[in-house]
Amino acid sequence: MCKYYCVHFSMLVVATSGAGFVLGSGSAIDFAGLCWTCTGTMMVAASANSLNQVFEKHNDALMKRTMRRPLPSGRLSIPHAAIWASSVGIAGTTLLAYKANILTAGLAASNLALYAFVYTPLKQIHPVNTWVGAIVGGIPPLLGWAAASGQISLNAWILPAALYFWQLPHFMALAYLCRSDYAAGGFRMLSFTDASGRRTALVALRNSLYLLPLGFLAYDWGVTSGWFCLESGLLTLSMVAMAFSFYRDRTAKGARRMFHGSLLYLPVFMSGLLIHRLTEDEQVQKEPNSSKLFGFLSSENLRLDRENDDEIIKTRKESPIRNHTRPPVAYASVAPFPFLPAPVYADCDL
Ligand SMILES: CC(C)=CCC/C(C)=C/CC/C(C)=C/COP(=O)(O)OP(=O)(O)O
Repeated sequence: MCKYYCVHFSMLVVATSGAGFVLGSGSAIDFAGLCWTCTGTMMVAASANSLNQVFEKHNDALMKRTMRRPLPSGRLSIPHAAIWASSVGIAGTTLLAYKANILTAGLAASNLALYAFVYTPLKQIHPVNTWVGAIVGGIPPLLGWAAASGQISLNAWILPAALYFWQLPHFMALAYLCRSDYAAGGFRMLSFTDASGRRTALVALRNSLYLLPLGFLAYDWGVTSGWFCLESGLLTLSMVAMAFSFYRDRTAKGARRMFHGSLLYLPVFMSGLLIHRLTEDEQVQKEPNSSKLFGFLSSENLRLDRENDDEIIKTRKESPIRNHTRPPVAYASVAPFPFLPAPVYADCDL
C-alpha cells in the first residue's frame, strides 16, 4: 500500500538558508540581501537536484517512488535537463557571488559538487551515502549566515548541526519504509543489509540524542535566549521518544511515526531559533560572560576576554562591514561543501 508524499526539499533548503541569513544578521535584517540569498540558493539547489536526476535516470525508472519524474517518464530529455542544470547552477552561483559574497558562492558551488558528484554516485556504492547526504543538507544555513555576515563563526554551526543530525532519523525512517524500492533502484541504503531494522533504528535514535545539546549551545553561544534552550530540549525529547519507539517497534508503523514526527520537528525547531534569536546588541551585552561551557574561566582570561570584547565592539562600530559574530572563536573556514535541496518524493508506505 503506497501513498505518495512529496517532501519539497528544495523549499526546505531555501527556508534553512533564509533562517541562516536571519540568524547571521545583526539587529537589522537586510531583506533585499535575504531575497537574493534565497534566490541564489534556490537556483543552485535546483541545479544540484537536476544533475542528481540526470545521473539517476535509470535508477529512478526502477523505483515506484521516482518513476514518474520528468526524465524516467520521458517528459524531458537528458540534454535538456543537463543544459538547464548547468545554466541555473552557473547563474545562481554568480548571483550569490555578486549579491552576497565569494564565500557564499563558493559554499554553494562546493555543496552542489558534493551532492551531484560525491553523494549521488555513492548512493549506489555504500550506505555511508546517507551521512554524506546529511552534510549536504546541513550546509544551506551556513550559506545564509555567510551571506549575512561575510564569515562563518562557531555559533553559525547550530542550525547546520541540527539539520545534519535531524536528517539521519528522517532518512533512516524513509529508507526503512522504502527499503524494497531502494533495493529495486540499486541504491545501497543501510536498511538494505539490516533486515531486522535494528541498526537503522539505532542510528535514528543516536542522532536524535545528538540533537539534545543544541538548544543549550544556541543559548550558551549567544545565538538565542534561554527560552530556546528549554523549548528545544522539550521538542527534542519528543523526537528522541519517537526514535526510541521506532527502535522498540521496528515496523512500518513505527518508522512512519518517526518520519512524520521528523517532518514536524524541523519547522518548529527553526521557528524557535528565529523567535528567540538575540540581536547584535543583545549578543554584545551577553558576551562578556558568554560560553559558560567553553569559556576559560580564569580571572586573567576573563579580563583579556573583556578587553578583546571592547576591541571587537570598537572595530564593529568603525567597520562598514557587518560583523555580527564573535570573531575569536574560529572561522571554520571556507569549507568546500555547498548545499542543494533535493525534492524527496516518497512513494512508499509513509
Ligand atoms: C545550495 C545547495 C547546492 C543546496 C543543496 C541541498 C540539498 C540537495 C540537499 C539534499 C539533501 C539530500 C541528501 C536529499 C536526498 O537526495 P536523494 O538523491 O537521496 O533524493 P532522491 O532519492 O529523491 O533522488
